[in-house]
Amino acid sequence: MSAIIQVSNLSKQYREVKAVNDISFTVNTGDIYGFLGQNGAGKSTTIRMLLTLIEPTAGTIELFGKNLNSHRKAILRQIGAVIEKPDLYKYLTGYENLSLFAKMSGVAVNEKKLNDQLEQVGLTERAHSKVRTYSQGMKQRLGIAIALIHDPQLIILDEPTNGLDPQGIADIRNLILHLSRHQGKTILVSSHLLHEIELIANRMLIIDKGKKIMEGTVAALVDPARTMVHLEVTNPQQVVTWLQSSKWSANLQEHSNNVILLQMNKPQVPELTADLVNAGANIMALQPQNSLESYFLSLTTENRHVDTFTN
Ligand SMILES: Nc1ncnc2c1ncn2[C@@H]1O[C@H](COP(=O)(O)OP(=O)(O)OP(=O)(O)O)[C@@H](O)[C@H]1O
Repeated sequence: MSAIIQVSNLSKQYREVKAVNDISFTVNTGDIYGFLGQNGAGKSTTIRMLLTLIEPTAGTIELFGKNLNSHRKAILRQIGAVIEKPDLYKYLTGYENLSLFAKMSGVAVNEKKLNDQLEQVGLTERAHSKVRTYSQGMKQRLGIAIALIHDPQLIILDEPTNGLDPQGIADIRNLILHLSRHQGKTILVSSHLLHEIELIANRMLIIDKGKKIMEGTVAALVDPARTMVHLEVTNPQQVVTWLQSSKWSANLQEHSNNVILLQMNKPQVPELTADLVNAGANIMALQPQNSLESYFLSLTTENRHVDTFTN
């Protein structure tokens, strides 16, 4: 398993706004990597930096094991991206659009390749209809077909289901899964909906107000037997130091000023509580969060930042 995207300490400052604040993450070959955050969290800014559309203020990006700055052209050739509503020629057909974009990007395609590509995104039946008659979901899928025409290894999709109806959302979801399972593509997909990411991704990163909140396998993060304990204490420094040297160190996720997050199996919570009391923690609140949904909501509705432990 090798890293396709390796982002280290990436930041982007727009005048007074720190849109991305010191985030690091790794996307491995074959991942469907979910990039989750509320509106304004910094997802698009990060994606734009990955595509060299904007320059980072700090940090490094490696793609396919190479530094993005020094190998820009070669790297971008291996990426297909849809980051806004695709800019399509609405008086041309889907087939004609695809053919035109292939020519513009210098990709040699024949009729079979174009038809295969349209079939892959489920547009065979409407291939020769004008794009102005397409639904939003069909336009989005045509945009993905265009992004795939040069057979990239890595696909980056920024909020691909935004503004789609439930059927359109399901179509995109199935397409992403198909591209991963049957074409072996590595996919980075952003969304503000936890549910969407949960359904397709194997790993995910949650960001909020530019900061990394957590990263992990979706299976571990959404496992119903697991819980995220939200602990508030008046002596956080002492408690964090103790936790780091205790048997709970591997359970530590993050801490902010006086809030500490620990992930564990639900039956372990009473034992943790007893250990904390014995260790002198002044507990204000200890709340096991039931699902990642409530955890995600609690994180993103609170106006706070957290640091991430690596464990
Ligand atoms: N060009 C810009 N100039 C100034 N501030 C910007 C610019 N682009 C983005 N921002 C700010 O940076 C922050 C992150 O924005 P970003 O678009 O990356 O978030 P996002 O997670 O993609 O959310 P959304 O889905 O709403 O686009 C926001 O506060 C946004 O207002």
